[in-house]
Amino acid sequence: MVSVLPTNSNLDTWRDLPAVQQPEWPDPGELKAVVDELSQLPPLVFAGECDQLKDRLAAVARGEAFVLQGGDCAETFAGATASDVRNKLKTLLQMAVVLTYAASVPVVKIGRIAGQFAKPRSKPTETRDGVTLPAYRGDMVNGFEFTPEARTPDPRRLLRAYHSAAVTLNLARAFTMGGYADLRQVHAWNQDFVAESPAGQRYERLAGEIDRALTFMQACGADPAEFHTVEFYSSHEALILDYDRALTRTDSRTGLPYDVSGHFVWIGERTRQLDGAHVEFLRHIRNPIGVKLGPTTTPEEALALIEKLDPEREPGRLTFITRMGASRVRDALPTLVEKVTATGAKVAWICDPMHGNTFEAPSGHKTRRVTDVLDEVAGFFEVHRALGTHPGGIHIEFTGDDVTECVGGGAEISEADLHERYETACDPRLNRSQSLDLAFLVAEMYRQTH
Ligand SMILES: O=C[C@H](O)[C@H](O)COP(=O)(O)O
Ligand SMILES: C=C(OP(=O)(O)O)C(=O)O
Repeated sequence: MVSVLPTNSNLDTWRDLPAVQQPEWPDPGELKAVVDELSQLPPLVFAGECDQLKDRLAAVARGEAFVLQGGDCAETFAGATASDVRNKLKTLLQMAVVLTYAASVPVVKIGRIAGQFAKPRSKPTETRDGVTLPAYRGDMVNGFEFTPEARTPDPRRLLRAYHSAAVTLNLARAFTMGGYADLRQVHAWNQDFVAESPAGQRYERLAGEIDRALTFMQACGADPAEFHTVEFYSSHEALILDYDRALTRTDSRTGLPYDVSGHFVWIGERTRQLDGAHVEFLRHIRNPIGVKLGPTTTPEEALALIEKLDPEREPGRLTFITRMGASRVRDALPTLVEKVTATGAKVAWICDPMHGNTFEAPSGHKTRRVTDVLDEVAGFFEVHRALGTHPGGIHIEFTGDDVTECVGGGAEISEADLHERYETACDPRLNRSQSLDLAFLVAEMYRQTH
């Protein structure tokens, strides 16, 4: 069990440091009331589950497992429905099955889910037709609609984010533990539009092989529990510090603090300043944590991040999520990996092939080319193969729906098609068949390196 932490612990030292990307809440009194209420609410995850994930990530850092982390760019309150959550899980399960079967590697499944409600932005404001309003920062902060009312940060949204996360995680736990994720369902996950896509058809053949293998094993008397449920973890960017701090509790087993709003939390590329509030806050919680590293990261910064965030070199504690861009990964990543490895630090390396590859289409839609996404992953594998280090996983933005947000892939979505089903609240996501394409490719790359 976890209990509420005292307010004077070192969990509040971040308050004296610069915290970038925080909303300008109009009424500090209302923020305080919300934070007080959040501080009394039950945890969404248990500290023991976070420790279990840390063990799994330690296996990744040792080269024995692979992470599949993904979900929405920005979750919305409206998206906390059974069908949305089920479609995202289906995508994750299908990808995980492809990776586990085709690459023969244990896959650690982490959703960008049940907390991914806040976004860092390049600019604090947005201007349309001469009207300037605060930028949309995610449903946890303000509304997407371009009106002064919607765009004004509203702290009550922190509470809605907590409740939406609770509903979403409850559903995800039910789906993954209650029979839906049973390997016997491997065909059932491949229904609707995806079944017709080339990736869906390839998946169907693989599912047939899995089915035959399961029947054989059952006939031999083997039917392990692992075939019936799935270990699934939640994650989000720990961006709005008032939210993550309010949901930090003392673990009664150990007396140590955990951010119980998600199993894994990460620091973004825009908030990883060594002397900034985000690094300071995450340094004091005991969850497994990640840091995004973009192409301008120096080896000295990476080493200083390790020193601050993982001084004990605890296995599974720290994951570096690199997001270099397809054109930079082959020149920017090697020195980082080399220098970090030389210190003996055992971090897990994960590739985010989305955030370094965004561009604006002539129609004004933010988009990404599937070919760039695949190329960045290929570069990531090449670098690790050359250095003899472990390509530990991928971190992607996807949806279970048939959206048209990224160009290319099996269905060959063109820039002119983007408007058809462009539904993201922030950055463009892979749709389900594009995600499956990626899983097959990653499985092939993994096989070649192992
Ligand atoms: O998802 C990541 C960031 O929030 C996003 O890339 C920032 O986008 P912007 O440049 O439109 O603000
Ligand atoms: C903002 C994100 O990424 P990055 O910090 O790498 O830009 C994100 O993953 O949502």
